[in-house]
Amino acid sequence: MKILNADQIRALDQSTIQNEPIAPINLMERAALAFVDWFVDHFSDKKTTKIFCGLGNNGGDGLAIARLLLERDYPIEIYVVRYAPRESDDFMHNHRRLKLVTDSVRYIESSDDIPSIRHNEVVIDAILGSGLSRPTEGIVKSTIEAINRAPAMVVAVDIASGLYTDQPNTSTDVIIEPDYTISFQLPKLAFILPKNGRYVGEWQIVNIRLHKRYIDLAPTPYYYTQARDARLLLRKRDRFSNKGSFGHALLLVGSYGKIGAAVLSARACLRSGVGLLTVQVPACGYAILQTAVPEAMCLPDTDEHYLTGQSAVDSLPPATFSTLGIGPGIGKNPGTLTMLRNLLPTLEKPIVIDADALNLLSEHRDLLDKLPRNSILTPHPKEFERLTQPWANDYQKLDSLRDFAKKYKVVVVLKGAYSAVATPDGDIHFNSTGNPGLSTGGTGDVLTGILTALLAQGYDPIEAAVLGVFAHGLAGDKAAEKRGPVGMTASDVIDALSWT
Ligand SMILES: NC(=O)C1=CN([C@@H]2O[C@H](COP(=O)(O)OP(=O)(O)OC[C@H]3O[C@@H](n4cnc5c(N)ncnc54)[C@H](OP(=O)(O)O)[C@@H]3O)[C@@H](O)[C@H]2O)[C@@H](O)CC1
Ligand SMILES: Nc1ncnc2c1ncn2[C@@H]1O[C@H](COP(=O)(O)OP(=O)(O)O)[C@@H](O)[C@H]1O
Ligand SMILES: [K+]
Repeated sequence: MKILNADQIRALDQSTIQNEPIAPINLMERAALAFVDWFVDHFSDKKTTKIFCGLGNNGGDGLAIARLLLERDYPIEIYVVRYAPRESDDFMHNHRRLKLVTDSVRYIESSDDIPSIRHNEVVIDAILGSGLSRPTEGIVKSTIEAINRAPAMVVAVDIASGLYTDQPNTSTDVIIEPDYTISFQLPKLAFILPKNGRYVGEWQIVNIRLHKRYIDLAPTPYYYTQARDARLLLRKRDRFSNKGSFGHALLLVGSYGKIGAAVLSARACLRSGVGLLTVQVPACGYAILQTAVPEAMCLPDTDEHYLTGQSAVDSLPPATFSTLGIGPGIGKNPGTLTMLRNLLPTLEKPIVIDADALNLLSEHRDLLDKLPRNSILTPHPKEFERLTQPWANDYQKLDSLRDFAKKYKVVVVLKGAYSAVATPDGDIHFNSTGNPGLSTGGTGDVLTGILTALLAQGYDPIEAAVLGVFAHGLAGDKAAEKRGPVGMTASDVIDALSWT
């Protein structure tokens, strides 16, 4: 699914009006109906609902929502925040329609007009939408502050008032802090950026049948991966396949005290369809790995505690494997750095690089130029900051992510809620699955195993990253269903992996 910017959303609106064709007021009615359908489902107990409307089309939506909820016998109070002398045409149209069914529209022109809001009430925020062009001030700001102070549930129409759709807010901006945001047709970039969490709440998209062809043709670097996108990437297995058909992966993982990372990545790799798996661990990990992961072959390193790349038994040269995954639990021992230095120039196929392998790259930046093209790097934000530089806001972070992927011709998975997969072409795919239960040690090692398995099976690196991150988050969601986000562990995520 695409993510479009505010200008494109406006153009999409116009394109729908012209091409369907549909009158603007009817499109607004459709949006209001879609909102109301969601609202009556979630707030069926018909609590007193205060609707705050601005003077643009978001306010117009609010007035239409008010009328539709009155028709459904909701106890509604309507407030129009009069911050400017002019209203939009569709606001005025809906204002006239509303006046036919109720006299009780109230106007907020000064702080004295702002009503008190009680805890057992619901607030609908329709003050400002995607047309926000400057920080809120004056009576708009005071109304938002009053709503944020109130103990009631708050539902934002399309986007919280005061939050920009596709550009950074400043720390002093006053913005609605909703419990829910119900948005039209497509997600907005603002919804998936960490700093905006409190200005979005739980969000959901409702379909209002905007012009599909415009969406299909609209250029954008931003995508949102949903189940149907991931399903298209998943390959079927040939009836006559054998284990040689699905690649032979090598994982270079673990150090003394962190052999668990090796076990987790190996188990996840096997649960993600790899044909054969060899795991190279420091000698201290040999018995552990052979016991915990009997399906994998194990190469003990000559070093007892760290990986040096010297195997204690006969082994294939790394370049002969379908792919490699390197990093989980390896530490930053000088011998491990030498291994990485010797290894990278010998490789031609994309590999997966995680954890301390990434930290070694940031400390020895010459190695970045030696990365096999289209390799997948999986930093969490701190690791990515070490590879680049601190960012002033989430939008700068995305620019930095895109620049890095382009410059080094790699795929970068910036992990976190809505993990972002940046491609060497400059696109960014945000993931829709996953939950805070994944914020626990070892889940990153699981992801490395998954991605290594997908590369070994011959998936294109961008597809492997998008699909692997989706499957990892989905397994996290299934683990959370069973154990709750608090009780789940990285091992539960592996157990919940499924590829159907
Ligand atoms: N797109 C779609 O597909 C559909 C969209 N729909 C709905 O339309 C909404 C977008 O409507 P919209 O363009 O009228 O924007 P909205 O935010 O209501 O008002 C803009 C006005 O506010 C003003 N203004 C700006 N910032 C301000 C501030 N800080 N403080 C005070 N004023 C400020 C701004 O002034 P200006 O920038 O022109 O000076 C302008 O006059 C969208 O969110 C959705 O709800 C659906 O109905 C149908 C399908
Ligand atoms: N709040 C969250 N929502 C969704 N996914 C999350 C959340 N927190 C963490 N994750 C996921 O969990 C994994 C954590 O990886 P990482 O930070 O490398 O952990 P570790 O090194 O302990 O294994 C990443 O895939 C990340 O996207
Ligand atoms: K709003």
